[in-house]
Amino acid sequence: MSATEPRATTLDLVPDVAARVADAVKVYGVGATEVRALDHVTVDFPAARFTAVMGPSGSGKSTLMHCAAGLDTLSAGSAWIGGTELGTLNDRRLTLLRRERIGFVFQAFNLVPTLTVRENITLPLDLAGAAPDQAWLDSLIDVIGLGDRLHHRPGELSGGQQQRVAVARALAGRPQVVFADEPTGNLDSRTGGEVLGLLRRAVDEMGRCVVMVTHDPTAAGYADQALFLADGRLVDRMDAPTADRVLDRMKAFERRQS
Ligand SMILES: Nc1ncnc2c1ncn2[C@@H]1O[C@H](COP(=O)(O)OP(=O)(O)OP(=O)(O)O)[C@@H](O)[C@H]1O
Repeated sequence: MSATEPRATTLDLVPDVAARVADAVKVYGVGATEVRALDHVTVDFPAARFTAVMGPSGSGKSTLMHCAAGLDTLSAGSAWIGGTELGTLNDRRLTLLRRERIGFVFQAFNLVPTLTVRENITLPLDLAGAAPDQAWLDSLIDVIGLGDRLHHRPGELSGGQQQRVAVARALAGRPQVVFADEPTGNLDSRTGGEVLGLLRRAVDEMGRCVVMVTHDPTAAGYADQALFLADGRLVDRMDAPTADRVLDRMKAFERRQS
C-alpha cells in the first residue's frame, strides 16, 4: 500500500470476527505515574462465540473491554467492531455504533428503578428512537423467563432476576457484540449460573458474540475460549475451558509470579 492510499477501515477478510483489537496499547498517566494497562495486545472475538477474559486484578481486563467497546480510546493500535475501526469515528458516530451494535452488562445491573421490567428492556431502543422487533423481544422475554414480571419494577426482583433483565436489555437491539463486566460478581452461584446460562443461549441460539470479564473460573467454564492477561499482556488462551482447567492455569500463573 502506498503512503498516499487511505487507511483500510474494513476487515473484509475476516467476516466472522465480531470485535478485534490489534496491537493495542493503552497508557494511563505520564512520567513517573505512567501505567501501561495494555501492552501490544492482539485478540479476535469471533462471532457466535463466548469469550471469557481473565487475569489478576490490575492485569488490564477492564481496560481491554472498555477500549474494545469504544468506551475508552487506545494510545496506539486499533479496535474494531465488525468491519469498523473505532479510531476512525467521531464522537457522534461512535455513540451511534455503541448504541446500535454493542450491548453492555455490568456487575451492578444498572437498571432504572422507576421503570418496569419491560420499559428497562426496551430503554436503549426507546432512546435511539428505534422500533422494537416484537418477535425478537418476545423471544428474549421467553428466554429470560420473566414474562409474568414485565410490569414489576427492578426493586421487586431478586438480584439474579435483575441481571437477567439487564442481559435482555443488552440484547434488545440485536447487537453484534455483548460486553459483560463481571456480570455474576454480585450474585450467588445459583443465580449467577442462570445469568451465565442466558449469555450462553445468546451465543448458541441468537448467534451473538459475548465477551465477559471475570475472576471466576466457574463463570469462565461457560465460555468457548478463555484469554489470560497479566501486566497488560495476553499471556495465554484456552479453548473449551472448564472451571477445573482454568483454576489450574490460574494457580500455575500465581506460582510463576511468586
Ligand atoms: N483511569 C485510569 N487512570 C490511571 N490508571 C488506570 C486507570 N484505569 C486503570 N488504570 C490502571 O491500569 C491497570 C489495569 O487496570 P484494569 O482496571 O484494566 O485492570 P483489571 O484487570 O480490570 O483489574 P480488576 O480485576 O481489579 O478490575 C491497573 O494498573 C490500573 O491501576
